[in-house]
Amino acid sequence: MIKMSKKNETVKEIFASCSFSSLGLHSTLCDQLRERLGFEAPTKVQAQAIPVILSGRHVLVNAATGTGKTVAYLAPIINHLQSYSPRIDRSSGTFALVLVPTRELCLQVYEILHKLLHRFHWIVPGYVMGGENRSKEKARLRKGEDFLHLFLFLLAWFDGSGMYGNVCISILVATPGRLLDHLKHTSSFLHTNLRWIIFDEADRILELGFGKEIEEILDILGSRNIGSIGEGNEVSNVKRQNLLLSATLNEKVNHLAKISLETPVLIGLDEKKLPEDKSHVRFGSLESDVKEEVEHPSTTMRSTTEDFKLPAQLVQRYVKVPCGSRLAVLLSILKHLFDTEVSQKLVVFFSTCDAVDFHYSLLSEFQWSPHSQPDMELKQLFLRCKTFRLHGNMKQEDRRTTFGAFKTEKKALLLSTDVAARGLDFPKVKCIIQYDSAGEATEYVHRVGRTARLGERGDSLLFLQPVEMDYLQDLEKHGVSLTEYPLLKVLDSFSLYGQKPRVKKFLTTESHPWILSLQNALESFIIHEVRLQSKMKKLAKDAFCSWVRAYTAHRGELKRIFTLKKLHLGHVAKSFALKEQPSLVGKSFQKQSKKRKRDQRQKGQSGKWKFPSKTNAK
Ligand SMILES: Nc1ncnc2c1ncn2[C@@H]1O[C@H](COP(=O)(O)OP(=O)(O)OP(=O)(O)O)[C@@H](O)[C@H]1O
Repeated sequence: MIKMSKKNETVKEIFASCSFSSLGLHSTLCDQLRERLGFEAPTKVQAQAIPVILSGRHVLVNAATGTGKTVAYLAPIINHLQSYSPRIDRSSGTFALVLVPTRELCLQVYEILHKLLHRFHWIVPGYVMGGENRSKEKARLRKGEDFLHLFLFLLAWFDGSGMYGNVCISILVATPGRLLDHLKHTSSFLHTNLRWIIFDEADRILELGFGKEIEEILDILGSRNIGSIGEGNEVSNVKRQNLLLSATLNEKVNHLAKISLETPVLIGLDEKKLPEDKSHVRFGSLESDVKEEVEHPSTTMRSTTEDFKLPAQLVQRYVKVPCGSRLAVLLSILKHLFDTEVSQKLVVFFSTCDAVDFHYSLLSEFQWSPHSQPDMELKQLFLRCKTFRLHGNMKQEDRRTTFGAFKTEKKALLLSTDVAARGLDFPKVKCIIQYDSAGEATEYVHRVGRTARLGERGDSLLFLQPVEMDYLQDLEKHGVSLTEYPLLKVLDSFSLYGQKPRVKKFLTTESHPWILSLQNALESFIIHEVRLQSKMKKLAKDAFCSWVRAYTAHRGELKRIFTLKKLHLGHVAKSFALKEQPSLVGKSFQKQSKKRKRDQRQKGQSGKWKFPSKTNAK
């Protein structure tokens, strides 16, 4: 009964008490929302945003993770496009551009779009993103997207209503780099009728160092409010409507808002977030650090110490773990969670690709049976669950497979870098573990936002070392408060060699018999695993080196909290199951340094607005 009323309360908090059709959406689109996506009623953010976007105003949306922002912008755009009379022509080119920070988010938005357009076959969805074949994309931009649409267009060809060869993508989802590439080099990419530009996860696009690309894109498309418009651009007469969305907004979004939005409506941003002196606002350029004064009060929010919007039903905890026991504690907590919950689905975030690879291989191979005596050979896989990994150094095909597979699994573990932190909607994720801290509070918010979506319950757990405890205060400043995870209670619940260890009161984590035995088993696994022929040792060493570099890359105030000098590198090595600290001047470390510099050069990165120089942190 209590459970029921709690659920009702959450439903009330998330959903609006109106229908999609009452917001002004066409009945066929409402049917699509219900039949294809299972959406009966709009969420609150959808109820607020849809009528405003339908009215043609520019909009800045700031709403918690998992509250339905995607459909909040897709539905009104589709509504407009389906209503055009005569129907939009296949040679009219692209009408809407959705810019997203990652490839997975690109695919996700495209999939939703695809479902919503099922009955509007003359509106063609499409995507372009890094990692895909450029020439195939060029063809898609010219001809349009998938087989269903192809089939319908061929039908149209046969009924004499149009030219298949001229079909273009009407709504295009893209990552910024690849979009800019096509804008510059794909002559058949027609955008003279472009009406909408949407920045989904706007702050992340800028954090990733795409500021310059975004300014260039706006210039080429002639969609910039202030400043010059680039030479030789096709500037259309179509009235533009731009939308910016994220659960977290920052200074850089201020600037993007100013150059791309005209007297926008703010959704989810209260007056408190506007500066007191509303007449003159300072902000920085997307690409340079130059400050300029511009009068444009309604698009600015105070950034650094605002409260973030987190799902109310999310239970946030931290666990304080000494460095040398981190790995054993992580494995113990994972075991506990998978043993106690049949349909457990969780995501663990790491700071680097190498760390993901190491932990993935370890969890896939590590055998240990705490029930049999150490000298007996009755070993079994320590963690019995499907494990996936996701990071930016993986092949695009593997990223796509993982993304699809983890979505459909009921019981599974995903090890990931921040590539999965933004916007991804994996159904039924129950818990998020931040094994390596995200650093920036915004990223903390987006990582935990992969659970507790749309009113569902969810847990999050942040690993902190004793020397990092001040980070909790940093999160507090943004209204994020965490309670402590009962680690010792969980460790006490394991039985070792057939019996529960007799645990003395006030025992520390690192001297707990369970942790000592597990740590021993992990270290011997790394050294003695003959079958894997030193693969594990290499993975551990590489992960150690990347981790150290990532740790030193924290910026600003966070540098004070995450200071390498405060750590014992021997203990850090233990957290990769290494008995000894690998050399930081060895080949692998130098190779990584070179790779990082090369990556930065390729991206033209330098200066303050760039992506943090975390090695391998994609
Ligand atoms: N009106 C609705 N009715 C039922 N489910 C919905 C509705 N709107 C969205 N959802 C579902 O809610 C989940 C979250 O939606 P979405 O991914 O758009 O959230 P978001 O606010 O963009 O999150 P994030 O900030 O993490 O990107 C998705 O699974 C989506 O299918």
